[in-house]
Amino acid sequence: MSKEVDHERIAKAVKEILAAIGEDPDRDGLLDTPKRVARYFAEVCGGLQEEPAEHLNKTFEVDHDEIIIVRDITFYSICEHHLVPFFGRAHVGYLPEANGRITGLSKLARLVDGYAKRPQVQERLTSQIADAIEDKLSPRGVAVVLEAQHMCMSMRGIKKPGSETVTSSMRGLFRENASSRQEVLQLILQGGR
Ligand SMILES: Nc1nc2c(ncn2[C@@H]2O[C@H](COP(=O)(O)OP(=O)(O)OP(=O)(O)O)[C@@H](O)[C@H]2O)c(=O)[nH]1
Ligand SMILES: [Zn+2]
Repeated sequence: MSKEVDHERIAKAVKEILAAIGEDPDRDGLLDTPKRVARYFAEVCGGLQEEPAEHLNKTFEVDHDEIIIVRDITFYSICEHHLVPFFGRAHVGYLPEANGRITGLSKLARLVDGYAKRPQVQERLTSQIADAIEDKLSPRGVAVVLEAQHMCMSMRGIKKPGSETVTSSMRGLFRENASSRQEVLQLILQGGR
């Protein structure tokens, strides 16, 4: 577990950045900005203060040994290269162990949020979600797909708004068995649309 977010330190750095870009950090509109930005970072990087996998500690038994998917979990993260947002939808599915344990649906969304709220790359975010489900629930298969837009590719740099990056992490049966993978991907990407 990381230590507390140091608001004072962030505020000092933000004041420096404002001065460095040629702004006057002491003008009225910017006076409270360093503190606001500190609160903003504490919020969007709040996932560093928790162990997201622990959301899956609470499980229960239900007689269901078919695929469970939560689709279109909205997430916001910041890319670790530019500290600029990337955001999109996460689709999380797993095939429970026969007579195994399942988790509350909201916990899958909490898991996504916990790993998204920290400096990330989309690939790591995807695999951390899959690894946590594999570790905590020991399911027969895990499938995680993320579709995201990176603002570092739209508002700056190469400037390609609208491009989407799709990443996936497959574990267990969904990795090993092509028809199982196809089934889960079909449910994730096309089902209901
Ligand atoms: N694989 C991956 N790359 C990312 C992600 N977020 C940002 N990037 C990329 O990280 C790279 C950093 O490249 P650098 O050449 O070090 O930085 P840069 O000069 O700012 O690169 P440009 O974005 O091309 O202007 C860029 O290609 C970004 O598109 C991510 O989640 N996954
Ligand atoms: Zn970036």
